[in-house]
Amino acid sequence: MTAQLIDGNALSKQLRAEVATRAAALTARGVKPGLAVVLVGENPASQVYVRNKVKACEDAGMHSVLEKYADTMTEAELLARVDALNNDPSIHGILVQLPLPKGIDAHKVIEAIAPEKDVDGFHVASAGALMVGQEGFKPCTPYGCMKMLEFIGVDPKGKHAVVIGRSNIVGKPMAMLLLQANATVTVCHSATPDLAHFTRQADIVVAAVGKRNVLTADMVKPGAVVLDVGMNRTEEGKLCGDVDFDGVKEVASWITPVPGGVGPMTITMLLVNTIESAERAAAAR
Ligand SMILES: Nc1nc(=O)c2c([nH]1)NC[C@@H]1CN(c3ccc(C(=O)N[C@@H](CCC(=O)O)C(=O)O)cc3)C=[N+]21
Repeated sequence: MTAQLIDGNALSKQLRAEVATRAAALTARGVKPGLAVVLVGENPASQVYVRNKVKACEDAGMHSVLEKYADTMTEAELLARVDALNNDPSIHGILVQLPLPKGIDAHKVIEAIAPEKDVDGFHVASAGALMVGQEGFKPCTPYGCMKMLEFIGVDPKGKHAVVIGRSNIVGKPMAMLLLQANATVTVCHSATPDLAHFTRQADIVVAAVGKRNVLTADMVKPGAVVLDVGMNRTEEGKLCGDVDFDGVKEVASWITPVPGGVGPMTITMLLVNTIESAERAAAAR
């Protein structure tokens, strides 16, 4: 058996077209949706991601500003920029690219973002809202994973979902979203003694570790759905995920490729959150 691919680019195209329609409608009402992306330091990977985000915004007819700062920027200076963006009515979403340079406390910076502009869904208020089932921005990567499940017609209700990884930006919110969707959720991590014992029972596996070949074919139940959040590089510099794609695709029913899977969906959900924020701002006028 060979798994079907969950095409993140194709689903993104569809969802971004809907965002563009909403953006045009808002713009016609005099509110152009705006995203600010703040990048501190010269991390080369971040440079690429940030450019992709700004381009995606423009393609959807949204306003975007990219603020780039040298890694000599102080925490106080960054906090002042966040404050200015909080008070800028043309900006509906603020994204401070992570990781931040040493010496800047990322928690402090994220907590300074106004929760109503926290389109990354990283603020403790957003995390708390997700935890208790209140309205708030969902972190883009897990949100994108949920959209992919919906797209392929897989309802997590009654399924066993195994999340590998417990980060604040992917693993934990992913587990919460799956739980909210009535899955039985297991969260595995670096201190899980026998990972395969859990993954073999999973109907849905989400791999979000940041290490190659965390999930191999022998660890997957035939017919499982496999979502690969990993972003790693091979020795040859090729982008690859956490999943041994060639092996696992022979066992799974559905699998996301890397690239072209979860990555584009992360950017898509950023646009969705930003348009949502702009619509709320417009309604409150
Ligand atoms: N505040 C903040 N928010 C983020 O959302 C955030 C961040 N910081 N820091 C870095 C990570 C990484 N990230 C990616 C998003 C899209 C792709 C993406 O589109 N990947 C393409 C390929 C890209 C390529 O070819 O290099 C794909 O998988 O097909 C990758 C990585 C967002 N991040």
